Amino acid sequence: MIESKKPMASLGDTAHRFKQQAGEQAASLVQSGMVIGLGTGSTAIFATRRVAARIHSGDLSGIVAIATSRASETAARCLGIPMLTDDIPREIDLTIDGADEVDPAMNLIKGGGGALLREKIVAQASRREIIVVDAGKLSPRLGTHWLLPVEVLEFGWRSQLRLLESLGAIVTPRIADDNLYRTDQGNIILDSRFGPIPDPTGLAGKLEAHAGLVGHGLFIGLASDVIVAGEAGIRHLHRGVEQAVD
Ligand SMILES: O=C[C@H](O)[C@H](O)[C@H](O)COP(=O)(O)O
Repeated sequence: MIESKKPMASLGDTAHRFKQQAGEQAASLVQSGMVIGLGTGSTAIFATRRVAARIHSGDLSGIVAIATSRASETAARCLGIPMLTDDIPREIDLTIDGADEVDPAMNLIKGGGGALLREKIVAQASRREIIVVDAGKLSPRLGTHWLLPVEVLEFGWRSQLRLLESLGAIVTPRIADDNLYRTDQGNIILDSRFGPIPDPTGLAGKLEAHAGLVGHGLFIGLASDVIVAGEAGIRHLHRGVEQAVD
């Protein structure tokens, strides 16, 4: 079990250092010949950079990667990581991704950066989904600190907004540059404040039952590993079991 230690706000500037530590620790788990998934966000990028450095130093060979967003793909290509395009030809050995909130059962809220749908596709195709976070992301219950992003088609999007409200959320359409934010798929994000979610699995099921609701940021049972860095050092849990960290 991972226990919440500190609220996100109290981490301040040190969060950046912890993100780096978590991301780089995860990159050490990549082995030559692997197909890897590259996550999205300010924590996963540290893993991507370290993987690129290991490739260029000759420490890793035969790596091919798939990105969880256009932004990650651009970054990885710039770093010289060999990339797959839009297909996942076989099971992904290992994916390293960030999260916005992690509960004690290693369930997650993701999608603060809008990449939730591709991230979930890649996570579901991965043998290992390694989540890298600073300690401020730990939460006793999903929804305590973070909004739940819900990706919806533009067609009929207000009906999805009403559905979310009927489930108890305060809903705000995400805005970018004074317009509705668009995901990599051209869809809309409805940021939904549920507060602490008593039954994330039940809520996920209700959301998935609705046409037009393309994805949501609840990642239930998808993380095989969580690597968390904080004042107490780096911890690594693999399927709930504490692992040694170098
Ligand atoms: O859509 C974005 C992703 O789910 C990110 O992995 C998540 O928001 C965490 O991002 P960061 O590491 O920048 O806090």
